[in-house]
Amino acid sequence: MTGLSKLVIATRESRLALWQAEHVKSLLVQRGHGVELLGMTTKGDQILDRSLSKVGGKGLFVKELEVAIEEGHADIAVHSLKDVPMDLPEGFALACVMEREDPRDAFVSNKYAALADLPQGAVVGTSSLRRVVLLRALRPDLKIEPLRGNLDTRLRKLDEGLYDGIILAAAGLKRLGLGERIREVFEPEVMLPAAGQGALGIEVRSDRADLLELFAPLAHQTTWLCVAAERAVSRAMGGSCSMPLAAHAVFAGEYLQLRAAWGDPEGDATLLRAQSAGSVADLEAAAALGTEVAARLRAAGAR
Ligand SMILES: NCc1[nH]cc(CCC(=O)O)c1CC(=O)O
Repeated sequence: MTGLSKLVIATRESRLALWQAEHVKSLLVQRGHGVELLGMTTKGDQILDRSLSKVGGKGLFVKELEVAIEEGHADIAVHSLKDVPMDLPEGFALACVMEREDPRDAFVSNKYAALADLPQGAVVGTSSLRRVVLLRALRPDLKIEPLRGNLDTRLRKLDEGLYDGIILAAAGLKRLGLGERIREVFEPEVMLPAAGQGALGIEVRSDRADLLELFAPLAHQTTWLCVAAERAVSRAMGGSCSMPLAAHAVFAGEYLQLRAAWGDPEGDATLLRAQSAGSVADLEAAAALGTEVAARLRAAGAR
C-alpha cells in the first residue's frame, strides 16, 4: 500500500457485514488511510432454505471474499470469526482479531420476557445445531423450528408471528442498534457460545507484510488468545458446523479459562461438557489449551 492507493475491503452486503466493514474502515480512516468497500453476495447469503450445516458450512460466507482478494479486487475481508473456517486456505492469514463484543446468545421475543416464561411446547426459532442442543438441555418440551437469513430477516420472521421466541447472538443485535429487542441474555453457564462469537477478524493474503504491519495495532490480544483457544477446540473436533459444538474462553486473572460442550450430531439428547484453565502467554499456548479441552471431550465420549 502506498500513500496514494486506497485500501479495499471486501464485504458481504448484509447490514451486519456492512456495519463491521464500516467499523474497520473508520478505524483505518482515523489513521489516515483511504478506504473503499467492495460489496458482494456469497453462497451463504443466497441459500436460505436449508440449514447451513447441510449445504457446506461456514466457508460459504467467506469463499467469494477470498477470491476477490486473491484476484486483487480487494485487500482485506472483515469477518465475524464465528463464520470463519478453522483453517484458512493456503496463502491466507488473520492479520488481527479485534476486541470482542458481547459473546453471549440472546433470547428475543415479542411475547415473553425470558426463556423460562415460554409455555410448554412453545415454538423457538434457530438453525444453529449448537443452539438446538443447548436449548433441548434447558427446555426439552420446546418445539424448535429452523430459522435462517440475516438478522433483519430473522427478526421479521419473528415479528410475523412464526415463532414465540428466537435465539440470536447479542453481538449482532447490539452492533445494529437493536439491543432493545433482547429480552434475556444467556450467561455462558446456561448457553455456551460458539467459538469466536462476537469477535471480528481481518483476513489478508499472508504475503502482504504491509497489511500485517498495518493491522497489528488493531489487534486485541486477550480476545485473540481467547478465540485461538476456542477455535482450537473446533479444529481438534473436526471443525465443521454439522457438529453441535460450543467453546468459550475468558480470562480469570492471568488464567485462561476454557469451556466446551459437544452434542451428538445424530440429534439424540447427548450433551457433553469439558473445561480446563491455564496460564497462557501466546497463541500457541492458547491453541494447546483448546486441544486439551477437545481431548477431554473425546475422553468423555465425543466423536
Ligand atoms: N451465523 C451468523 C452470524 N455470524 C455472526 C453473528 C453474530 C455476530 C458475532 O457473533 O460476531 C451471526 C448472527 C447470529 O448468530 O445470531
